[in-house]
Amino acid sequence: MGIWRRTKHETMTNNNEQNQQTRAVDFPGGRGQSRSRQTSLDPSFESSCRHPSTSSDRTADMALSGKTAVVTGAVMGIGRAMTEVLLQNGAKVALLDVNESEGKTLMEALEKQYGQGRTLFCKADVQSEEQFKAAFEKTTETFGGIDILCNNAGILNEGLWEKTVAINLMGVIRGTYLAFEHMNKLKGGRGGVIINTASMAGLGPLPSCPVYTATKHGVVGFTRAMAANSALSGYGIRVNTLCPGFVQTELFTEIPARLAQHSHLADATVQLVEKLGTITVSEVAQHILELVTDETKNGEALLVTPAGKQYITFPSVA
Ligand SMILES: NC(=O)C1=CN([C@@H]2O[C@H](COP(=O)(O)OP(=O)(O)OC[C@H]3O[C@@H](n4cnc5c(N)ncnc54)[C@H](O)[C@@H]3O)[C@@H](O)[C@H]2O)C=CC1
Ligand SMILES: CCCCC/C=C\C=C\C(=O)C/C=C\C/C=C\CCCC(=O)O
Repeated sequence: MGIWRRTKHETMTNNNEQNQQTRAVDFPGGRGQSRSRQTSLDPSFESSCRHPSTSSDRTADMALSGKTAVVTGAVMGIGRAMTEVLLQNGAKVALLDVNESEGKTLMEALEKQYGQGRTLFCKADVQSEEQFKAAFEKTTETFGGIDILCNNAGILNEGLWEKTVAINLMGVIRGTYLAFEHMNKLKGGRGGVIINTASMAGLGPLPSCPVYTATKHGVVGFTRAMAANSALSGYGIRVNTLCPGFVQTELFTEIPARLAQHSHLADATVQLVEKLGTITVSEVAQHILELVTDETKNGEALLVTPAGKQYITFPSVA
């Protein structure tokens, strides 16, 4: 069964726009509508950040030249592919992850590929306010500000359900609030855009993973509320969510253990994966570019599946 295979170290190089359809769809049953800051760091954290001393000017005319992005869960899977898309389009990228050894190795490889001074690795657990905050401050100190945040770090483990909530939902809330402090135009920031990685499970149920489903529904709701909040408040910050279907990453390993008390639904989950199909990390990651660069996109939930991409419309409750 192909879906059980490991895809660690998959290389992401495909940044070409694919021939995919975009359409607005009703969901579910609704109608269409579609500073910089200098602060001293905790020395113990400083030692967890690695960045080069020189910079490259190869990016002058690219869509994201002059922009700085932060990506959480950047070392593997979708986050790593997002990092490459951002680099390919001229941004500088701070990679935040708990995996320090692979993070440093990846940063060295990216510096060789995309030029010196384009990346920064910070060991940071999105469950830790202190580590997350220090990583933002180090990024601002290094690159002069933050324009883009990809809240992407996530786990799938129904046994560790409190940790799943802490990372998948609380980590996204924490990152978003920190980014608002840095980007808010009313507080001296230069505005920006936040992309929260939810899931197709943020739009409909994945029966074997009720807590995971809850966290992703939470990410979609939080994103839409913060987008409206920011627009009403004049903060100059857009917030969107990306909702991928099944993507071949580490989450596809050790499935029965991840399902815990729901492991009797493993076969049904496999059948669902076979029915819906899978996409690659680069097929998902390319879609952040539109959400980042299109100033009209705020509060969007973009579903990406083997069938293409769809901007979701929700029932109007007002
Ligand atoms: N793989 C899939 O089928 C889908 C995944 N997603 C979501 O995409 C996001 C990325 O998932 P994948 O790339 O598949 O996972 P992955 O397991 O391949 O990569 C996750 C990365 O996040 C890091 N990470 C884990 N916990 C962390 C923490 N507390 N703080 C900082 N970094 C942490 C890991 O070290 C790893 O580098 C997640 O939010 C996941 O829920 C959404 C839809 C489908
Ligand atoms: C432990 C399950 C392992 C297999 C899946 C691994 C990762 C999945 C990550 C997701 O975020 C799930 C992505 C897509 C499916 C979500 C919902 C399906 C809804 C189907 C429907 O509407 O009928």
